[in-house]
Amino acid sequence: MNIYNRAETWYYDHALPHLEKDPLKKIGSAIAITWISYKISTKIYDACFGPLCDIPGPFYAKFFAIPRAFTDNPRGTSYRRMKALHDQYGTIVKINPSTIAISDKDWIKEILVKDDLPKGPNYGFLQGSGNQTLFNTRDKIFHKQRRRVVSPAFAVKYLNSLETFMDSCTEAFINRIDKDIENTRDSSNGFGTVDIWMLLGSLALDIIGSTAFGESFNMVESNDHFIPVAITRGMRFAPKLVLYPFLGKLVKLFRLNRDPRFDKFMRALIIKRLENDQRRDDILQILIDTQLASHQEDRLTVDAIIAEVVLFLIAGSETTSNTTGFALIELLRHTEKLNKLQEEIDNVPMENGRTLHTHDQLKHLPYLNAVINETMRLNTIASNGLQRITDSDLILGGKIFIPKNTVVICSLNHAQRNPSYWPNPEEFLPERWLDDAQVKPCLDAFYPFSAGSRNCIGKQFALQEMRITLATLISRYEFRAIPEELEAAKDIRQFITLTVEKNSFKVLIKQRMT
Ligand code: HEM
Repeated sequence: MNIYNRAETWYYDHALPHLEKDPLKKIGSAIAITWISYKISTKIYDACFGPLCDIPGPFYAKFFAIPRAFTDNPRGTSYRRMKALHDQYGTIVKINPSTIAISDKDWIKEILVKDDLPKGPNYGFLQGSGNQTLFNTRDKIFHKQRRRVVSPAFAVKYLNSLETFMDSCTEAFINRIDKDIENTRDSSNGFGTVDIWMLLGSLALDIIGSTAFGESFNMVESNDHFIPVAITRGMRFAPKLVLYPFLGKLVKLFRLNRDPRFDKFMRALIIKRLENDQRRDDILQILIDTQLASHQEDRLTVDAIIAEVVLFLIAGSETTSNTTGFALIELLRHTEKLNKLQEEIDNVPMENGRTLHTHDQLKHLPYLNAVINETMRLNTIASNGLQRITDSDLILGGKIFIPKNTVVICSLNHAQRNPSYWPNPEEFLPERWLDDAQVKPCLDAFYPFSAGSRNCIGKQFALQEMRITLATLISRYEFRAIPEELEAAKDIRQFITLTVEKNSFKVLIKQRMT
């Protein structure tokens, strides 16, 4: 007798006699019990014989999903659980009946690059306000078209013209650090105390302001421009949209995340540029210039321009500043590597009349790039993994059947710490990236900017900014770690991006004697 027949017999023997004799109620109850029995039996069937039944994972994952609100406790720590699951079950793990996580380098490449699967349902939740953007769209055709239109703003050649904006923001950043040193200087040793995490965040916002919003927000100086303040408030809300998708509908209903001042500001800016024909070689200009495109579908509306620049602010600020912050933290934990980097940068003479190195001088410095790569390997900004969904049945690695509509999470954090790919994976070893390294870095297991059609459009922008910022800090200042701050920085959380839990990291700092 199968499970359905048993449930039915039990129902007629035990439950039915106690119910009222109303025939309609009887029919309703019978339908309900049939439906429940069907659901339970298909769950059991799928768990035991379904296409994903052989994929290892915790027992409960065969039957149901534990809501993220429970697994992400304390908040921002679910990436640790994901890593622990991989450590226990291997490079493929069943997370719930229709979700798997993979960390095998070849499988990740297959999903992101070869099969180029569409983004998973979490990205849909991020469209809370109804705006599809380059980042959150799940529609391949929309994405291809939008990416083609926006790409010129991030072309390597165009980035040269953005360097002057980055430089002037970096100068303001240095002035602020000098002021903070002055105000907090300990007369016995000359060191001042600076919250470098917070200032790096402000610098990154100013750089995006200057390149994508037409002017710096001056966050480094005043820290109170309404645009980044409103958007960072929205960002704090965004992870909740993934945890509690119904909130997305509320946001849509009440348009909670749109500050009216914001639309006014952006529209005025765009109209001023259009009417006065005032050009400025920045990202915003490239988006505005799409108005001149011959094909209607290549012209971005004002709403679309606003949505994309807001996206750049979200995707391009904390990602970059936190990575630079993590690099500094790693270097302060390994001061011999800090000294080595300082020596490399000191050997690059400043060009006449300049106070900052040019990006051309920095972009090929082996140790600087090695420090950045190693930082991103250990502190990958998408530590929770990248979510995709199968749009047809596929055979992963030529041997594992994955049915259509399976959510696949590419676990970058595990791939980038897997001892089969990286000797001494938990150690910060920039040396592994140098030409003379005995074991070459496993580039196929390194995805800090993702890969495939949905890779990071801002990769070169971010690298340029990080090289300039890190080289400037290391060549100008002497650093000393504050032990309690280093200890606190071990608590790393994944919200929209990876961050230290306190969102602050203070260092002792003074100008170098050169
Ligand atoms: C260290 C800094 C950065 C890191 C590690 C990083 C990482 C990533 C990753 C992993 C993705 C793929 C996300 C996914 O598939 O869910 C992505 C996408 C994206 N990033 Fe970045 N990012 C950085 C900086 C930037 C900057 C500076 C910008 C813009 C100014 C930017 C704009 C974007 C955009 C627009 C996308 C979506 C691209 C698409 O789907 O076509 N990112 N980034």
